[in-house]
Amino acid sequence: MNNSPAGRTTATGSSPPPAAQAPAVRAAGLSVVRGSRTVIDDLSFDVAPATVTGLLGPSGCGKSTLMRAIVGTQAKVDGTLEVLGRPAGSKSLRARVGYVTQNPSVYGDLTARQNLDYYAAVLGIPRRERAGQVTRALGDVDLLSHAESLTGNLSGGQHSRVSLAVALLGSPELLVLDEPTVGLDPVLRRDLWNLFHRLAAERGTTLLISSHVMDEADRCQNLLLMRAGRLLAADSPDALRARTHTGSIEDAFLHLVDAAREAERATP
Ligand SMILES: Nc1ncnc2c1ncn2[C@@H]1O[C@H](COP(=O)(O)OP(=O)(O)OP(=O)(O)O)[C@@H](O)[C@H]1O
Repeated sequence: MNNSPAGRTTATGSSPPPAAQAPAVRAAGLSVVRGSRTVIDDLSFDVAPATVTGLLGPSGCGKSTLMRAIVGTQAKVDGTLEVLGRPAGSKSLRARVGYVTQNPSVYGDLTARQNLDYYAAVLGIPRRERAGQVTRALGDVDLLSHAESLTGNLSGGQHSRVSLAVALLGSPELLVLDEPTVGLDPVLRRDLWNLFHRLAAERGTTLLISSHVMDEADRCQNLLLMRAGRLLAADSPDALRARTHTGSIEDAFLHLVDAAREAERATP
């Protein structure tokens, strides 16, 4: 695995998947311009299928922009970006990719179940399957007891779980979740991470989950560490700590930041 910011990297850690398994996401020389600035700069990495990969880095480093590029909602994307073997943003990916933004877009004046029914119809899930899928998604996020509550009356954490349930409809192969655990209490956070791992292990879902909280890193099998639009490393938490001779991902991150600064200073 290559930890050079510009190098080709594989977010598979110490146990790579069998060669036959194509990456769920493959980026090569990926750049994004927003306004007049390059906010994603020459990223290359793979995300292994059926794994939980964390996208970590400080606020403003480009995590949301990268996620938007992966789900096909970001303009001015340059380079190679393949999702489930298709160019990012392809129409055929719509039902195969679930995306939850930082600002959940569910309707406050509908109940949790009505929101899911509505989105199930929008997604084109056949009518006979809808009720079953909606109940399963509500159960996945532990919201069955609030299924008939108006979403606007739910707590912040419950509200964001309705959004997550929407993303689970149709059993997408790739789930892109932008800071899904922000503001949740420790028990809920743990339960959600357990759900993410269950989805990967039992349903073969690939999850890409952003966070700016380094202590969530150890909950991921693989990490993409970003800083200022560039990739610092793509590796498993254990491999990152070992390689940087540090005891925590936060220290590993700081070590990599210092090394990157050193390299920048050395470049004429
Ligand atoms: N609409 C926009 N026009 C120009 N620049 C933008 C726009 N939106 C975001 N940016 C810039 O792009 C960079 C990356 O932003 P992005 O939201 O991807 O970061 P992030 O890592 O997700 O941050 P956070 O953790 O705070 O959500 C930032 O420097 C931000 O100021």
